[in-house]
Amino acid sequence: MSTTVQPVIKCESVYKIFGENAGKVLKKSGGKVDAESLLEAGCVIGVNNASFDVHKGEMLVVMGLSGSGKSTLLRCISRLIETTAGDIFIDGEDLLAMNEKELINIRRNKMGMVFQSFALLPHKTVLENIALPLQVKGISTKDSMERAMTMVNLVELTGCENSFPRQLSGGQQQRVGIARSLAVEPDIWFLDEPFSALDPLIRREMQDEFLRLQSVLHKTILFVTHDFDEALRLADRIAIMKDGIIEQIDTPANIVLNPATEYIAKFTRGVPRARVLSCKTVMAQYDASADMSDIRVSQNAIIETIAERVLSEQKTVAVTDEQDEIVGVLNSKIIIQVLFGEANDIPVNDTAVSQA
Ligand SMILES: Nc1ncnc2c1ncn2[C@@H]1O[C@H](COP(=O)(O)OP(=O)(O)OP(=O)(O)O)[C@@H](O)[C@H]1O
Repeated sequence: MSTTVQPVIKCESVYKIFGENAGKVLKKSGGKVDAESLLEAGCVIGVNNASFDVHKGEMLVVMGLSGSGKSTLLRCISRLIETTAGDIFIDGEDLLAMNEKELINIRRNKMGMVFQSFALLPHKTVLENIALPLQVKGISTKDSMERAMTMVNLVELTGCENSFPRQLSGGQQQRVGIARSLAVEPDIWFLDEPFSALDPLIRREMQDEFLRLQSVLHKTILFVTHDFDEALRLADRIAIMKDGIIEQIDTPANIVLNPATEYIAKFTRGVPRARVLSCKTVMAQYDASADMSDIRVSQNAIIETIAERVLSEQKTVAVTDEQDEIVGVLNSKIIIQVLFGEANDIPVNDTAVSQA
């Protein structure tokens, strides 16, 4: 279905090579660049032949170790840097053909950005920081302050609106950063390691908060992280990068069940399948005559979060869709297979995995 819908972001053979002769070197290579020959030419590869789409309301997490090219890819797509070759389309419009005025316009109205460093102005209050991008757009002080207050409530910082950044914890400061980037109601949200500066507990809290926001806002998101666990928790799909190349792009479940390369398998080894498989991917067919439990679980719930409830039930548990219709069932046997069985024992519904 998604193949016929125009993607919000489309990248086609995007290259970013740093260095004076980047264009020439790429042309000579016919698109098949390798790090060694680049180095000889005094160049460094940032992004190497990236092609992918991001659809409306989807969260694509770009994951990779330091220097793998994540930030460079994000900067190409927000056109903070110029690509060496390739095409990028935003809602079907050719991003690389846009002039300065069109770029400012698209950045102000369509794109929101959040960085690791929070980048708040220290002498302005929370409310003033959040209102700033609205005032840059020419919205009156009164209206922008009102809208900023709505954002303060949205990110659950009510009561902190008149505080200065230094009076807030790291997690609270990043909430301000998030609120500020959301104030202009961007369609596309770029987040570059937004939680990396936070300690692990706060980081997890912020991930939950972020998932809550996304379940309400349905933004199209490009989220950069070097943390595989964070990618698994947040992503609809993950793009794993190495040396500028996207090694695999797929749902968390498919990446864990079918790592495309040995490099990716190193990340996925040891990841419990119950953490990535949803009810939809392992449920069995519903039989109306079966003796059913009163418990119902959502088809999108991750097995880890519902395992105990199903295991404590004698009867079969119904799996429901968004309309609360029964679409399948789970029982202790299936849950035990997911938790303790061999990979091949799990009756994974393939279509559900690839569309998860
Ligand atoms: N302005 C630049 N000039 C030259 N090389 C650069 C520049 N920016 C990035 N690079 C190189 O491009 C490669 C990819 O860098 P990038 O910052 O995109 O990686 P990353 O995956 O985001 O890493 P990190 O997690 O450390 O931020 C690295 O080898 C880096 O040294």
